[in-house]
Amino acid sequence: MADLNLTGVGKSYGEVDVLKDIDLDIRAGELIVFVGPSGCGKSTLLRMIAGLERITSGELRIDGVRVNDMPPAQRGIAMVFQSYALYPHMTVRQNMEFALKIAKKSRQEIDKAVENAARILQLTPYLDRLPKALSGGQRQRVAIGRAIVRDPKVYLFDEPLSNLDAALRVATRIEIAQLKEAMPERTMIYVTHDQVEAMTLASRIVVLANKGIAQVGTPLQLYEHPETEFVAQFIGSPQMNLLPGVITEPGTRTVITLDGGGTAESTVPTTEADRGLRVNIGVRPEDLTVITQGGLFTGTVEIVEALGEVTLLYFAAQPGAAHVIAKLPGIHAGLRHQTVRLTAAPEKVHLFHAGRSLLYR
Ligand SMILES: Nc1ncnc2c1ncn2[C@@H]1O[C@H](COP(=O)(O)OP(=O)(O)OP(=O)(O)O)[C@@H](O)[C@H]1O
Repeated sequence: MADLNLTGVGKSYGEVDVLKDIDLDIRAGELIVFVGPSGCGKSTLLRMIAGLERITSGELRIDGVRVNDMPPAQRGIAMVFQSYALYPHMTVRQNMEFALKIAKKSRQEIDKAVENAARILQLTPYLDRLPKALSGGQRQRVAIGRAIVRDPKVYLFDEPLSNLDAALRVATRIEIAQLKEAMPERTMIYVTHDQVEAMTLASRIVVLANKGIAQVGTPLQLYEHPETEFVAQFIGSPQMNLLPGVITEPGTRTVITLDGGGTAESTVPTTEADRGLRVNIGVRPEDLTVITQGGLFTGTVEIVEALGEVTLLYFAAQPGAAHVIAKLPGIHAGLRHQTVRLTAAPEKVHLFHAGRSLLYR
C-alpha cells in the first residue's frame, strides 16, 4: 500500500524548465497513466518518482515520508522499462531472482517469490529457458516478473508494451490489467503513447502539457468532459473536430451559428451574457451522423477509409476550421466526392471559448 503526493514538483536542466509546479495526489491501489505529447516530461516525472532523476524543486512523499533525497533502492519502487534488458546468459528463473539474491534473501523466500510471480504471469513453463528462446511478450513478462518478486509498494511502467507487435500488445495489456486485479492494493504508474492502453488500464489519467498538468480524471471524465480544447483533442482518436461559430441563442439549450453556415445545438448551459460570444464547438468524429436537411456541417467527402467495423470520412477544410472527420459505423464505400450533411446530438456538442470548456467556468 502506498500513497504518493507530489507538491510543487519541478524539473529543470540548467536554465530549461521541463516540468513546473506539479501537484498530484495518487492514492494507494490506483493505476495512474501519464499521457501527453512527445517531450512533455512523462518519463522525466516517472524517473523523478523512481529516484533516477533529481527533483529540482518541490516535494515527493511516499506514504507521508519525504523521499526527495532517498536513493532509489530504499523507495519501495520497481520500474519496468520499454527495453526489457534481461540478462541474456541467465535463465528466466535466474533473471527473476537476481535482485533477491543481491538482497541476500533465503533460498526458500526466493523460490516462493519467483514461483508466485511466474504463476501470476503464466511463465511457469519457461522458468528454465534463456531469454533468447522467448517471444517478445514473454520477455516483457519476465521483466515485469523481476519487478513483482521484489514486492514493491509502487510499480512504475515506462511504455512497457511499445516494442511489441499489435497482437502481443493487446495480449500483454490484458495481462497487465489482470496483474493489477491480482494485486489491487499495489499502486501503479504507467507512461504510454497508446490511447487504448490509457483508456482501458487507468483508474485516472494525468494529461501533461506545457510543463504542467492539463487535466486529471478518470478515462471517461476526460473523454466526456475535457476542460480544454487541448485535452479534448488529445483524448480520443481520430481527434475531436472543432468548428468556429457564435452563440446566437443562449439558454439551457444553447444555439450556435457556425461560420460555415450550419447551426448546432448544445446542452452546455449559457446565459444572456454569452449572446454573441465566439466559441468553437467540439464534436467527436463518432458523434457525427449523416442527415438530409439542416445540421451543423455540410461538406464534400475527400477521402474514405473503410476499416470494416467503421468508416472514416475526411472532409475538405472549411474556412476557419481544419478538416472535419466523421466516423460512421459499418461500411460506406460510395461516399467519396459526395456532399454530405452531418449533425450531432446536443448532449454531444462541447463548447469552448478561448480554448477552455464553457462547462468549467
Ligand atoms: N538530460 C537532459 N538534459 C536536457 N534536457 C533533457 C534531458 N533529459 C530530457 N530532457 C528534455 O526534457 C523534456 C522531457 O523529456 P521526457 O523524456 O520526459 O519526455 P516524454 O514526455 O517522456 O517524451 P516521449 O513521449 O517522447 O518519450 C524533453 O524536452 C527532453 O528534451
